[in-house]
Amino acid sequence: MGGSQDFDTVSLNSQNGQKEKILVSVRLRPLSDKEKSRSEISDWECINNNTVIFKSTIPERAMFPAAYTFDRVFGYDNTTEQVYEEGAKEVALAVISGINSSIFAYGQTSSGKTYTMSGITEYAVSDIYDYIEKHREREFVLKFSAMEIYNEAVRDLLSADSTPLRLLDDPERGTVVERLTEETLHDWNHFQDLLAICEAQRHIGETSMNEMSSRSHQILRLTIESSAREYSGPDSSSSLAASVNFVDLAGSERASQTLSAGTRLKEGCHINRSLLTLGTVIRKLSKGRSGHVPYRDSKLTRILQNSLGGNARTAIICTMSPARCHVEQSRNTLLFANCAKEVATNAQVNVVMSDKALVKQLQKELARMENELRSFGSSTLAPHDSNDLLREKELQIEKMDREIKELTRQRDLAQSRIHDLLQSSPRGSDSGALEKENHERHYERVNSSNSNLDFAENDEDSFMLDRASPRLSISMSPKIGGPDQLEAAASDKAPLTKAGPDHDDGAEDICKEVRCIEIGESRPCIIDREGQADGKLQENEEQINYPEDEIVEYSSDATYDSLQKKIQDMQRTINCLANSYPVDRSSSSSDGDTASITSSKDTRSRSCRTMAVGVSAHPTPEWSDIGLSENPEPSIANSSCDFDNIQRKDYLISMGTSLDFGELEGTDNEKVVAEIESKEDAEVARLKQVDVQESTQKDDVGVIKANSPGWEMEFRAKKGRIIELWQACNVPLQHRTYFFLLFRGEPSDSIYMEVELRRLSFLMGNNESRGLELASSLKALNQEREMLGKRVLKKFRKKERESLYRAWSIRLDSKQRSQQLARKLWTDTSNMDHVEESARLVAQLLGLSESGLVPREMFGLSFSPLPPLPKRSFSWKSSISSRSRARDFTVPTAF
Ligand SMILES: Nc1ncnc2c1ncn2[C@@H]1O[C@H](COP(=O)(O)OP(=O)(O)OP(=O)(O)O)[C@@H](O)[C@H]1O
Repeated sequence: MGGSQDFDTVSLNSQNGQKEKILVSVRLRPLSDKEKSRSEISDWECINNNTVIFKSTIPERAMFPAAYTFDRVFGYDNTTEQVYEEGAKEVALAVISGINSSIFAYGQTSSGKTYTMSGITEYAVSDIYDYIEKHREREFVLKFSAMEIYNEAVRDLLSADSTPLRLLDDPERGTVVERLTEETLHDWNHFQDLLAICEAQRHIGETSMNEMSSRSHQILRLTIESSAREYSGPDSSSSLAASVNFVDLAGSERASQTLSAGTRLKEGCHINRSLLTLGTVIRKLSKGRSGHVPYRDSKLTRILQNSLGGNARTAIICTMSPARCHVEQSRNTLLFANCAKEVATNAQVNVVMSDKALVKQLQKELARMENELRSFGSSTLAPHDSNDLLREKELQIEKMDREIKELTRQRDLAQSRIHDLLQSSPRGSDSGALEKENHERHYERVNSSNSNLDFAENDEDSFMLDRASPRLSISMSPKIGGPDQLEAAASDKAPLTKAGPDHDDGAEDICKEVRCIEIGESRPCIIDREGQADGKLQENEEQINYPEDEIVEYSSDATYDSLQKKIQDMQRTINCLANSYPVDRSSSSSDGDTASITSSKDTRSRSCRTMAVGVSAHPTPEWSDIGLSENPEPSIANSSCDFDNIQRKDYLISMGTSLDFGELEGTDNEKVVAEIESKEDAEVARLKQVDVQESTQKDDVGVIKANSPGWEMEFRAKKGRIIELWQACNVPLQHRTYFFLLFRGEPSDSIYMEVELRRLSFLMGNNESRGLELASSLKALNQEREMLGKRVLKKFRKKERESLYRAWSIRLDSKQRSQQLARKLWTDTSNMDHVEESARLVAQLLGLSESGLVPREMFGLSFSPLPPLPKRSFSWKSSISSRSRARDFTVPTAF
């Protein structure tokens, strides 16, 4: 056993990591006795060690290839030992060197697969044992396992358990058969005992499956682990580990027959799956490794994946029968062998390293890579970086040199311009020098247009040279500061204005700019220089001193139409008063001469205008109307001189306000006022006449009435009557309060009480029906409002409604009770104390106090507690606001 060949040399010299093809051999067995008895003819003949020919002369076979060449061809007279030696030994014994290997027997049934593979397995194991015997310096561990694949079920042939074994995918070892028995071989005899077990197991299967032995695949696996001093040195603790598979495939004819006949479908399919997948894998691998190789399509190809084009050496022995009756199967076997011989494998030595060896090897690898890195860095990076860095620095130096030259040139230019400017400034109006500078500036701008610093230079030029620019004036003023420089700036304006239209604008701008600066700082200098602008400056200053809102209000009110209308109203009132009150003016005036009358007319124009505007346009007279007169500061003395007119005017205003004439049409207002005025004037004239007739010895009406014993009673009577008429005419309590508090029975009160009485009587007569109508409407409105309030209250929840109602009723109660009390007292003329108390109560409700009331003498000016008259027109606004606030306190008619 073992032959004469020195397989030590073969195994140790086996290729490692090199591509090699599957070793393919064909064995042609002799005709069996049974075939000879049927007079079978052999159509195949091995003409040499590598070629087998089909020698049949049958015409229909003429198209078949005549010769097939393989690695080795074994004929009738070749023994199994020869087949092993030449067709399997080298591959099988590679396992000793740590290389996986597989020996396949492929062929149709009864072609001699088992016959051949049994011999090869025994020869290989025998040789392995011989090798181990010869190499005692190495340690070997042999493990043996056996499995059978039938109907895609893997069965352990060394186990009595026939349960199919599962296939597991191991990242390092590939596909692993789970729970596969792996017997460690002790010696040759032990191996023989295990083979006997496998034979028995397979026979059990054959017996039970009724001549189906050829339909199963048998794999005997011998795994050898050995030390590997030859590869890693004497200090290494590494070992080699590899397996050799002896594969006896099922009959290949079954696949094609089952496929073609369609019988025994399930079994055939399973058989076909492994065989067909094997054929597909071999065919694909024979064409190269392009595309997907379906290793996983069958259990056989999964288990033998490494042996089929992977990390293994492979030998395939294709067995064939020479009988003519098997010619088709033989031909298919040869076709398969032709494909298999093209399949390349990539066998490697499988070194199993210990942890210590692994660390040592990794350290060596790391040191090697570090050395490579250092050598690469020192040889490539340093010169490249230094050259680039040097070039970059040189470029920077060149750029900086250019910038230094440019900056030096600009510095010299700026210094020259500053020098020229300082020399030309005292000359003031030296237009020639300035024009020269402008030309220079233009020339320099053109010359420096290509400079990288154009913007900075131009900007600097603007600052240093552009005297026509307003910016220069503003910028230079605070810098120059002194009067000399200001004069120079002002004097420079003359030549600049001659430079052209553009410069005209610049001159205008410089005037504005300088003016704005000088208004707050050195105004006398500019006023002296710009005499024509002096007046404008003063006007501007006046406008600046006025508040902006005042100006807006003035301009908005002083439209042409409104002013025209006011002038017409004023003129109409002047005419009216001039014709209607000659007696009144003469009686109230202290001197009574024409000059006084004329003066009164002049002064009255303002009052009449105010009255007309106040009655017709504004329910409450605005102080702005008064303030719009020519003199914005009306004095108390002036008002006193025109007291009668003012008194009458404002009284009418108050009545107009109180009677809500503003609610009537404008034309109606004017008519009513005109009627009131005419009736009033007539009544005053009549009273004067009566007084003159009845009291020839009396100096004036007031004294006579004051001295009269019946005056006090008459005063009380008139006051009661007036109160009744106030109530009837629904005159606001504010008016009543002022009237009541200011008139206390003095003689001069008589005429005004009479006027009040006549006025109220007239109003009663003319507006009684309208007043009643308004009162009725007002009452209805109040009732409606009350109803609406109740409806609103109903919408609230009960609790909220009650809370709100309580707050509302409390507030209403206090106010309404006060109002009702005041109204009752006002109407109770039998008790003047009650009336007086009521007046004070109303004054309290209105927020008035006696100290806030205007003096009695000022009664004619207003019935409202006016603030002091504005001293300046800009205070109109605040005056109006105070007035509006006072007006807001006017008690509504519903009160
Ligand atoms: N080279 C050979 N020389 C002499 N006899 C052989 C040879 N090859 C095979 N035989 C004989 O042929 C018969 C069939 O052989 P074998 O059982 O090995 O075929 P097989 O291919 O394994 O068939 P199956 O696929 O059915 O298992 C056996 O009796 C065997 O002894």
